[in-house]
Amino acid sequence: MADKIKSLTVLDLRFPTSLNKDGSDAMNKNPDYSCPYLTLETESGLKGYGMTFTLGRGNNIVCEAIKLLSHLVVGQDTSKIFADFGSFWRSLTSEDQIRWLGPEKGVMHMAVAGIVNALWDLWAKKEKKPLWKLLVDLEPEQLVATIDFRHIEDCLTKEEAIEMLQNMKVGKEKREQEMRDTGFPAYTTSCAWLGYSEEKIMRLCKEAKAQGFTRFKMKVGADLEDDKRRAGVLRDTMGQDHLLMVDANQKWEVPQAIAWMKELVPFRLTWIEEPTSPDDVLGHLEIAKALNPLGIGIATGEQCQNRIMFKQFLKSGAMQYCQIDCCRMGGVNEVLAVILLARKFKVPVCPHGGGVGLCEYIQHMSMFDYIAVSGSLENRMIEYTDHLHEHFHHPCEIKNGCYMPPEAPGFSIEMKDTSLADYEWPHGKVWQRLISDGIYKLLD
Ligand SMILES: C[C@H](O)[C@@H](O)CC(=O)C(=O)O
Ligand SMILES: [Mg+2]
Repeated sequence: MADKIKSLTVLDLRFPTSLNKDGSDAMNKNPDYSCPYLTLETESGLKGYGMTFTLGRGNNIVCEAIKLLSHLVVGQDTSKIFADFGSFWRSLTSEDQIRWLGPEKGVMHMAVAGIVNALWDLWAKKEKKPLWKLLVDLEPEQLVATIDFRHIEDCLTKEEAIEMLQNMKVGKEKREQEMRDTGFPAYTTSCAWLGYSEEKIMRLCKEAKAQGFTRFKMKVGADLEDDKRRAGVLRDTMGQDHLLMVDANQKWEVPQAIAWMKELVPFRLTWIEEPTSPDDVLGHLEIAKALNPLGIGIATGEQCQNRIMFKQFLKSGAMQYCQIDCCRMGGVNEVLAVILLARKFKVPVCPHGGGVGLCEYIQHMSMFDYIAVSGSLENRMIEYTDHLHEHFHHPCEIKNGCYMPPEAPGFSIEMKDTSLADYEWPHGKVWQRLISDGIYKLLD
């Protein structure tokens, strides 16, 4: 039945996470987790919510980018969009004049993600299913029709993707039940942001262990001696048998990454994440060749711009862990393309969750990946960060160190009205107070 989109509204939401150094790393020392938050409403009154993630200032630019695209969305019939979502997605990334700003990268692509994710929220609500279940239940042909295969068909054709999904129908129900029973393994980054003291790292690590976490990630890259000391503290507190990953957030040159990581080998690290520029495929490959024999894999993807860049990393062997992000690329449709590419190249998908709402989003993608695409939990885990979940109507749920599948219809990203009123920049109650106390300045 026809149901046209009658409005698209967007809010600039920011959270003062930098005050406690939550989310800090070697490149981003004072991040304020932020999101353009958008609402789509249809003529029948159905609402879809979406967001994309930024670190504070600059959020206003992404909000404007979303408004620039809204003429392509408002007035469209949702049933037509969902019947041929791949073509609609391409229309958003191919707007005659705006495409020049990308193509398919940066601010405009983040804007596409916000819109597209709100549409998926709408679709899942229309079907009265959580998003992961909608994805799992789509027929392979329907799912593949949501993906734009332009520039990846040399590695993965539509026909191959359909066959992959068709083959994985075997055992799907069992895997779905397994997710409901025990969930999808998570790791936590929240114990060891770069700006945290050693006492805080120790305390948070003990708390996380008590909640059932056995996998941890630590920020590195500012000072080698500090990294060694912090890794020692974390290793001793978390225990020798558990998994430890580190994340440099693009800080190093290629030879520097190799030399620095060799110094950290005694801490038995599973991966080094973003050792250098996220665009440097050959650099990552060189680092992988040096570190893989030492048991360290390369993880990257949270700032990988699109499916075409992922194709380079996956095909070349430059990436051993594929870190999809639901807002960096053009939303769910493009994430689906990367999940299928990763399966083709046998690289495990370990999504990126360090940001507001990202944990709520990515859990759906990993549930889908396990149940319908990979069928394996080997070397797979979803990042968890313990911040800002209280703002969501349906926050993600962790049990014994695992994400439990969301049950509420939609994409889990709808926020509470009180949070919108408190954190809208710069008029929200919290911001008014921080600005009048002189803690924040109005720079934009
Ligand atoms: C600025 C963000 O907190 C970033 O450090 C997150 C990240 O790299 C991760 O979660 O991984
Ligand atoms: Mg990271």
